[in-house]
Amino acid sequence: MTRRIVRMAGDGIGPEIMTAAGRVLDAAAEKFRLDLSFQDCLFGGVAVDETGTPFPADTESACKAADAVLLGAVGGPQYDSLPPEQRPEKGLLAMRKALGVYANIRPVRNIPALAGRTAFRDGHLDGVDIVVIRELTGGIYFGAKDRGDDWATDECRYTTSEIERIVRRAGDMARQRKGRVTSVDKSNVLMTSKLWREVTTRVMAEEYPDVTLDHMLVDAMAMKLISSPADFDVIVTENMFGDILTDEASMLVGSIGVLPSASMGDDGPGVFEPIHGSAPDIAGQGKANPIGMIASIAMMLETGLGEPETAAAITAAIDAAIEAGDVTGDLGGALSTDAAADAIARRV
Ligand SMILES: NC(=O)c1ccc[n+]([C@@H]2O[C@H](COP(=O)([O-])OP(=O)(O)OC[C@H]3O[C@@H](n4cnc5c(N)ncnc54)[C@H](O)[C@@H]3O)[C@@H](O)[C@H]2O)c1
Ligand SMILES: CC(C)[C@H](C(=O)O)[C@@H](O)C(=O)O
Ligand SMILES: [Mg+2]
Repeated sequence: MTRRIVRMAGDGIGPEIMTAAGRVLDAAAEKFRLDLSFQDCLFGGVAVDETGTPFPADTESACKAADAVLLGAVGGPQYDSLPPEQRPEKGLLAMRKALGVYANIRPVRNIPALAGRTAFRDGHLDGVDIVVIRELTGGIYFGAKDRGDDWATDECRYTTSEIERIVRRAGDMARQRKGRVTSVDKSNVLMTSKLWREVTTRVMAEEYPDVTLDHMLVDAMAMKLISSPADFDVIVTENMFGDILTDEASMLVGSIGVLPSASMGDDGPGVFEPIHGSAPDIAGQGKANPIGMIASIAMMLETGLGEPETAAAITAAIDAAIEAGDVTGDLGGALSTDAAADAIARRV
């Protein structure tokens, strides 16, 4: 059976990492005899340039008909002054909403060969293995926005059912791991966080009594993630906190260029993308690390397409290339984006 994959390379380094990572997927598909078809779709700033809108209707229908969606990154300074509705980032949010991918899964695991590249002392990162489950289709990103001459508002709204379903994702994930969930909120100030904590406590007690639940305020979490990162297993949190904490968590690994993500709904295709952005400061220079994109492909194979063996082979190839120092400059290596991807492709 042919699996249909929509590729949206996007802007900045997006096309560079998508092309390079594609060669790893080609190598893996050949070795494991996967039958994949690809459709490249316009998305983000490049879609604004060509069609006037960041998430064209054709792209939306292609995504909905696909088995999985691969995304590079969108955005760039040339689009920053566009009206809000036309910004590439608006297209990203519209795409997540249209596909109903409310659970953004962002794994962060210590890679021993990279520990020396981080800002942490020897041994501090031993045992770090975290999965952040970020709520992706609600909260302040999607609330009403308004602007007057000398004021602006962004509404933050969560419903009980939005919180219940993401907490269940965290509970399910913890059961496959060390059985611990840390829920992050700001319930000492925000009404949405009070609801978040109430609902999380109830769902976990009623449905996941075997999983240990802790609550932590987001400011303390920002600190603990650095001071004691090995203490965490599954972290579940709202949209904006999850965005910020995962960029922070990338420093536990060594570069934001290595962290992947999977965005899943209850049905329909998942969206697989690195957590970083379009990196305009290095775009077009062959410097971008392709590992976040390649690891997102591994997540697609495992979580989206049910091919765990192929996913494991790609993950092992990433680890081997890192171990050998066959990496880009952000990880202390000397390879270009293409060469770093090829170093992984030949190890699959
Ligand atoms: N999912 C997405 O498409 C997404 C995510 C984040 C930001 N953005 C957009 O990207 C644009 C740039 O945002 P930003 O600069 O704040 O964040 P960014 O993640 O693009 O870059 C932050 C820093 O990390 C570096 N970096 C990022 N990815 C890298 C990689 N693969 N290899 C090596 N270094 C890498 C960049 O060079 C930069 O110094 C903005 O328009 C933003 O809205 C898009
Ligand atoms: C570009 C932006 C809208 C996006 C987000 O905040 O979700 C990005 O930072 C991410 O992490 O995917
Ligand atoms: Mg982000």
